[in-house]
Amino acid sequence: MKFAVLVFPGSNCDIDCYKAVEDVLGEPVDYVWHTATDLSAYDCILVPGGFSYGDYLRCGAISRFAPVMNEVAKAAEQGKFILGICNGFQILTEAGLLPGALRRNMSMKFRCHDTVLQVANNTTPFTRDYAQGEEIVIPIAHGEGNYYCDEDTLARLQANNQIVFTYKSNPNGSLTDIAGICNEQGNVLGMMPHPERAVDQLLGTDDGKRMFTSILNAWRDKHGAASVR
Ligand SMILES: NC(=O)CC[C@H](N)C(=O)O
Repeated sequence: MKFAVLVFPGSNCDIDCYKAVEDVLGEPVDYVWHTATDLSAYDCILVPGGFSYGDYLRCGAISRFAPVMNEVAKAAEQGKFILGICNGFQILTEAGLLPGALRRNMSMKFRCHDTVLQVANNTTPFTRDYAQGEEIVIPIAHGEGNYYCDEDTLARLQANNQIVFTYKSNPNGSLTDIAGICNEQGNVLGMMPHPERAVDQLLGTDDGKRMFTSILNAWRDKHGAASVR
């Protein structure tokens, strides 16, 4: 299975994502610059965190016009797995690949600490290695993680089981404690917490590891290969 880690000017979690794939899965992974116009070689696209284009206008508002984002949209349509983490989640909402928006944290402060998440949907390709309702510890680091959408969109998210992670103790004012959502098809997921920073006990928690094994196992299932771990 081949992974791409997108790199925008100002990305700063690209190396962590790359290392997580390399260390946890040992699968091939490439950095792909934001000007790229071909993602056909990749099975999973990771849109990493950071401060792309300095967070000017709104987080992700400029990156969504990068040439590579047309390819991300195509990959999403083809059913490939797309995972947007933090700034990556903001970029995916700005690009219209996920509904809603991320606003300034209610506290108006940048929050950087561990959070307890509940796995609200373990039937996605990104969460299948967790138990439904399991509580996991994953760090956050953001100033604009306050998820918002209108009432109809929220009703649709709930009806389609698209709310994938919720916070046990809401750090940013996010609607109904939402920490991560997926698209209707389930192949595009965005989340504010950072699973790539949680792949070894040396980092304080390795609860993020199973997101990566989930992706690989989902892909292997689809292609008739044996599961890992
Ligand atoms: N770690 C990140 O990706 C941060 C995202 C964005 N720059 C914010 O502050 O909200």
